[in-house]
Amino acid sequence: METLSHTITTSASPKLRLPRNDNVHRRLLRFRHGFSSLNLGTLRSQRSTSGFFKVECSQQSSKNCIDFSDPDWKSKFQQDFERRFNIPHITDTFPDAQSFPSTFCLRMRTPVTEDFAEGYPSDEEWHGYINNNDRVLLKVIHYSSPTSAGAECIDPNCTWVEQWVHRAGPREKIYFKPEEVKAAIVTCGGLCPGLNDVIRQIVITLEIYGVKNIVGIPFGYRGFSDKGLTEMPLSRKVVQNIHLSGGSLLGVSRGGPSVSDIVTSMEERGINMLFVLGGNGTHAGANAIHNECRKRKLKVAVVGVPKTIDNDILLMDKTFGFDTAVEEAQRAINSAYIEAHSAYHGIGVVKLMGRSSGFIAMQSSLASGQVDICLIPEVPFNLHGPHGVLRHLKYLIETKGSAVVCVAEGAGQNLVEKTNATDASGNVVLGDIGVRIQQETKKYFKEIGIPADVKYIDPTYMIRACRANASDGILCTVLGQNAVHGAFAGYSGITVGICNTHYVYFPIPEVISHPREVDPNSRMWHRCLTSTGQPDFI
Ligand SMILES: Nc1ncnc2c1ncn2[C@@H]1O[C@H](COP(=O)(O)OP(=O)(O)O)[C@@H](O)[C@H]1O
Ligand SMILES: O=P(O)(O)OC[C@H]1O[C@](O)(COP(=O)(O)O)[C@@H](O)[C@@H]1O
Ligand SMILES: [Mg+2]
Repeated sequence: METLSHTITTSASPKLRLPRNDNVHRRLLRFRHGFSSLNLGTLRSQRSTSGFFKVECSQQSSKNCIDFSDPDWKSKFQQDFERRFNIPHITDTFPDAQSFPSTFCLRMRTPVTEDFAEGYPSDEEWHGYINNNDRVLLKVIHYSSPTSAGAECIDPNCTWVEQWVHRAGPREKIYFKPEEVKAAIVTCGGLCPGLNDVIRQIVITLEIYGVKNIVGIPFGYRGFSDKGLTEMPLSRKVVQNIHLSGGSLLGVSRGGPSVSDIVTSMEERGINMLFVLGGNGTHAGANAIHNECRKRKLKVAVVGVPKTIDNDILLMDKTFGFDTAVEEAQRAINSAYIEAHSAYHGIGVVKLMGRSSGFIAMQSSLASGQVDICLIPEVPFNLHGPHGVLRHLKYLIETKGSAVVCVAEGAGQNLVEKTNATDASGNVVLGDIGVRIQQETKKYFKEIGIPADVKYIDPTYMIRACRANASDGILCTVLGQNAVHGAFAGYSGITVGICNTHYVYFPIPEVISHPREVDPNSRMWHRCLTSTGQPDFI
């Protein structure tokens, strides 16, 4: 019996821990089967040799089981989907919470006096609010067969099932009085182009609502506990030009205090709106903070903005900073190409970031058109042997005279020595696959008696530290503004994202149950293979 293992957990426990190394098994299975079923719900489909599907429930949430022989399975699935993608609201904990007409307005009149103290008067007629019942379609392709490339199917027949998620944007009613808000912004994890753009937009939008008490928490979650780190007052004036440089105005860090200590610190500081910029680890923390606030009956809105150049957050078109990373990587790849092309039997090796997801390596290879071999964590490969990477390099040197390899940092971890170390956040410290490829390539060509000039480029931190490009600048702007709209609308435990070019709110657990990965059966990976012309290396 073959298992198509695509189980995800939607539990929102305060101790939500990411299954950091669980992906390898799933990845290998998916690669072998060449079939991608939908990463939704907690259903685990098993295909018997007779071709019939039966359904098992995962241990975490048996209520999510779906029996496809039930004629009503589709509507039950949709109900369950609606429940899972419901976005938590302040009124869940405070049913009597009062709402107020929004102080955010799109049409404003320039005041006739110099006195802006009360803000700009609004045009009462039209504000351009979002209706709370507006929805965005999560999946837009109707696959008619599970064997269709990249198919994401719920049932064996790949039945079309509409899946709607909540549209982001300003609402008519708000659940916080701006004068009673103390808003805090924190940036966690590694750097990512666009962090300053998002900080800037959050501050600007908060001010438009009328919030005056806005602070930055320095150096990630640590800023909540480390003595000597004081919060930074923020205003439009302070953030006006911060998007012109990379990094984070507030600083970042990994590790830090417990969730309970963070919430205690928030209570002491009187923070009732928290904007959390970070990746899957940060979001697990944000969701735990949200749950702890509910437990303590605190009227607090916790809203995430997904940050990761790895692009490894589920369900969204892309995360901010990813486009910039791909663009910046072009310079490294081009340098590797020129070095390789100008040398006698030149081989350029470029390592790009991507802990468990090869999106940067794949997209950068596609964009450059100069890469002969792209290696990503999702697709296993051998270095040695008749189908190994080195044999193909020999072929490239013999036929083209030079070659460029682009490798994601998380690729081929079975080929490097395990460090068994973790960083302060619990992320596994990876072995250096780039150095390994460089060394093995040099050794191989020496052994076979063919001269080869191998150059290794590691531009990873240069890529991460640069400022956002125009496209990411726009994405950051929309996400930052929508984060504030979500908080004022009374939502908490949510994150913002772009979904089929529209902007949405997701409940946090749905986007971080595991890191998003490149599907080796997707059209995009196939396009990359077509472009590089590389064979299978297994
Ligand atoms: N499962 C978790 N629960 C609570 N906090 C977490 C969790 N995982 C990571 N964190 C915290 O989130 C912050 C950033 O996590 P990290 O994994 O380094 O970066 P990223 O958010 O970019 O994935 C760290 O301060 C870390 O302590
Ligand atoms: O050197 P650091 O800060 O640990 O960062 C390395 C990691 O940061 C990343 O760029 C992004 O990771 P996060 O999303 O966890 O911040 C990874 O690609 C990379 O493995
Ligand atoms: Mg992470």
